[in-house]
Amino acid sequence: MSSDNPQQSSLERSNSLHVRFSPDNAPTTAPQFNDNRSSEEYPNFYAPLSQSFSANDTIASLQNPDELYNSYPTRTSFQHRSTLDSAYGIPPHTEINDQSSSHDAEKVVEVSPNERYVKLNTLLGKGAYKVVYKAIDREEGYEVAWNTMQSMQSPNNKDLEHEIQILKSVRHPNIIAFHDAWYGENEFVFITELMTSGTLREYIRKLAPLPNLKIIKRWSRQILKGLAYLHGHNPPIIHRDIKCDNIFINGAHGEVKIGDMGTAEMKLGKKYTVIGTPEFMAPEMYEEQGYNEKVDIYAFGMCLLEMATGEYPYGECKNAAQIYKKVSAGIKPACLLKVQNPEVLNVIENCLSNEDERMSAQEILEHSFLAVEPDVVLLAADPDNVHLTLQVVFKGMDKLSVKFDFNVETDTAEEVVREMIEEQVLPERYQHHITKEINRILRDIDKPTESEQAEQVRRSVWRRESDIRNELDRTREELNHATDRVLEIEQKCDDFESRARAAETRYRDALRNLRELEELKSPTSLSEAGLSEAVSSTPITNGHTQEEREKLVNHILDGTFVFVYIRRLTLIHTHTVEYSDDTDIGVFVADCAQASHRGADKAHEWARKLQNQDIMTVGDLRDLHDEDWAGIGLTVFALRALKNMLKGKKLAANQQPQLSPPPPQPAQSPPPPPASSSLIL
Ligand SMILES: Nc1ncnc2c1ncn2[C@@H]1O[C@H](COP(=O)(O)OP(=O)(O)OP(=O)(O)O)[C@@H](O)[C@H]1O
Repeated sequence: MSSDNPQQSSLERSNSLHVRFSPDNAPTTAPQFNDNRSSEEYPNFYAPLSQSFSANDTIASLQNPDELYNSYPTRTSFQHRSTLDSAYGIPPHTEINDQSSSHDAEKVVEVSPNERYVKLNTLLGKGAYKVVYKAIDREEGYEVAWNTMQSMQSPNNKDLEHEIQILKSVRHPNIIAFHDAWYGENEFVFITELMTSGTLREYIRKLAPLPNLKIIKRWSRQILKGLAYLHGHNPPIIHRDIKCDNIFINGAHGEVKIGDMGTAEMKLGKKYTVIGTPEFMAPEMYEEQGYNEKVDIYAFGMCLLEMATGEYPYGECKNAAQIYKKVSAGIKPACLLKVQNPEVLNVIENCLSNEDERMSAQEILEHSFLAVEPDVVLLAADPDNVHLTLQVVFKGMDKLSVKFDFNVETDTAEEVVREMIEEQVLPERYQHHITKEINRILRDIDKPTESEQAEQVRRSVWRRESDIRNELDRTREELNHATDRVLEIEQKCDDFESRARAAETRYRDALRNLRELEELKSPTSLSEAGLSEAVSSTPITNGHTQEEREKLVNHILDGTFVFVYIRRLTLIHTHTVEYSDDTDIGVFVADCAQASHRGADKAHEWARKLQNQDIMTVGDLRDLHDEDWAGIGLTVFALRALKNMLKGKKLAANQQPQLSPPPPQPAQSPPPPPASSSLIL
């Protein structure tokens, strides 16, 4: 029956024709069950796996597609469902998964022949062939799915038994586990793992408008991992009915598992069995040339198309015959044009290409759309971090995990990776990534520990501190040097200043002496005896020999120079006046300022600074230690002036002042004094 309702979305279209044909090598012997039942008890065991049509029947029927279409049950056909209900004895009001509406939902309605499994009155779903109930594994204590399939013929062959053994041995996280099987009362029963969140097809609808790319990738990886596992068997296991209805979800963990393994068959050479769902069947499945596991890849391509577009493939076709015609003519589903992502499109197109061009499940997993770059992990290292054991872990590719030794002193990441690629241990496309990861690990190993880092910080702080101290010392030295230079230059300034003052004084004295000499030459001036007396009464003549005195007097009589000389001594005397300790500091400073040609304001300033330091008298000043002077706050000049003044007293007290000879006099002046006159008097 076709879907005539144009409003019905393609996702809701579940009336796909489900065609199953019996294999040509139909089983002839009864199976051996692990529950010790005799195989004779289970006649017609294999029959329900097919509708007993030969491949030739199918092709012939497809010549008259409408007839064929109407002759097969559809999933949503109410009529079909009613038929199945009565065939399986399902109570008319039993609601699928609606446990709350039925008080009897958890009631045990049947027990397995080996009494391990009990079927509950909870219907999980119905397909074209199977009715599935919730059940409990009493041995393990967990819930399982109780699948029943109507069959009028008894299974009686060893091949089937073999197939069941293989189905039981299929153990993969992405394939629904097959636990047990038996035949009873015209039905074939098998127990499988229970999936709680429905099929992938239902889930796509829940994530409307479309599942995002991340989810599509996650689902695809899981489906392909399951297929890679099945196809990796020898001989490969072909599922033959991959479609979103047969892929189940565990919503809590996002697990995806391939179900409906009852139709799987070992690939023993090429098969000539047509079995599957038209929309998902590869062209070679319609042919009589046989097919291999690549039909599952074709079907996966259709699943990916459904995930990416939300549309059922060949939704534009009204029946299986139309689909068959399009597939045979190589016409792709219309919704393929709606695929936006180029990588998704690339994968789908490859899956729908000719059998020999299709990638394997493993190759699609490694396609850039799905590939997850491998991790490189450090498994072990010796205490010196020289000999390392590293491992490349390929996520999503269970088989590949490469462990290798690495010597930090002799190996480089580049060399080691290149070597492994040459030896085909690693795929070349990850060369750059793996090299980078190894180098990252090597850098991490070199990284100092926390205590080493703390030590490094401590050392760098110490180094910085030491640099600053050295800089400080250097600067202090420069400052001292500069200060010394200033003092030296000040000293020179003082010298020049005093020489200038002396010259000035000599100049004034010379003028005055000239005037006095003129007075002496007049009759009313001082008599020789009087002059002699004046000279001898001068303090500076004290202690001189008679000869020196006479010379001096002669010189005095001789003119200006002698007088200059006397005045000079008097001046020194004035400057070397002794200040008693109790002399007021103000008086001392005023003299000092005057002597150094500084004004009264300077004198006030110096005095204030001294008084601020509690230096009130000359005695206080004398008591100062050398280092205290610097703390007074006076300029170097002022300090020198004060010190000189104090030292001048000492000079006057302890030694005779040294006098330089007077400068040469002008031509009209008297002749220069005798050598003795330049001596210390
Ligand atoms: N393991 C399971 N856990 C939970 N529910 C299940 C399980 N297997 C099947 N079902 C439910 O039963 C319904 C019918 O199962 P299934 O599709 O496998 O039957 P079928 O007759 O093989 O159908 P078809 O061959 O058309 O896919 C599913 O749609 C699903 O709702």
